[in-house]
Amino acid sequence: MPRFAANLTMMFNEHGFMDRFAAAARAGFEAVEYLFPYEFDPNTIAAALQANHLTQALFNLPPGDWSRGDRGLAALPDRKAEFRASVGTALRYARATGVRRLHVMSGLADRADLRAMAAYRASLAYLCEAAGAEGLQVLIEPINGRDMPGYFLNDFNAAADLVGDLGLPNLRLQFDIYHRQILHGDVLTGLRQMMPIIGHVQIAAVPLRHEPGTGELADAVILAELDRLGYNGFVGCEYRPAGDTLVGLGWMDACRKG
Ligand SMILES: O=C(O)[C@@H](O)C(=O)CO
Ligand SMILES: [Mg+2]
Repeated sequence: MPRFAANLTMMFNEHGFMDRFAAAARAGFEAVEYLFPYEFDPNTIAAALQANHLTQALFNLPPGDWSRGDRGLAALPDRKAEFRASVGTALRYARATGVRRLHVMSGLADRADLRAMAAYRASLAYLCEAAGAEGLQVLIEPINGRDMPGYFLNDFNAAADLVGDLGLPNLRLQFDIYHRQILHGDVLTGLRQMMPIIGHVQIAAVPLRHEPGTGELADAVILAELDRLGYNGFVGCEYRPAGDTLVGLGWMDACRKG
């Protein structure tokens, strides 16, 4: 059974963000992830991690102005300066929290737009160099267009081709099982083919994005396959609990029993 990281953006919403660290630790998690830490001081986050003996598994670079519709900056040719500044910000939080992996969101753009693709490739090269100098991996995650209409990186095969084509030593794929199932299905084949370039995995039931084991996929089989494939990273529990977070955690025991 893989090790799990609680996604504090989606889980433990019964508490304010800074109290979710302790809630996750009390529930038995050894690691956490979330989308963005930037509303809080990096040292405050570091202290919460330390006090609760938690590993920071992952977070995202600043995405631009989320409330105005930004969903990342990397593929936006006219936002290059902002993107580069966001790299500096993310690295500051990475140093404080000890995270080893950063997810960079592409933004909303057409993948057939040559300017957007050139900007994306250049952004990834810039980020990978800066992150690589500090020993960090950079992750790109295909996201389905139902949840995020117009998202640039909306195809797992295109993402895998790009990772291969760019050949950047610290660039990896973030394999979110929920997005994979909605975009392509064929989850086990995808994991088997892409495992050499996978840097992080996330899980949620499809289609409602609730607890694993409550949707159309055999999540216990998928988790067992991750073990069989030798995946030794964290699996991010990036789901919205159907009700109370703690009550919903029974899915883990159910998966353990197979
Ligand atoms: O799957 C997701 O939605 C996240 O992993 C993310 O980083 C963007 O929302
Ligand atoms: Mg995800």
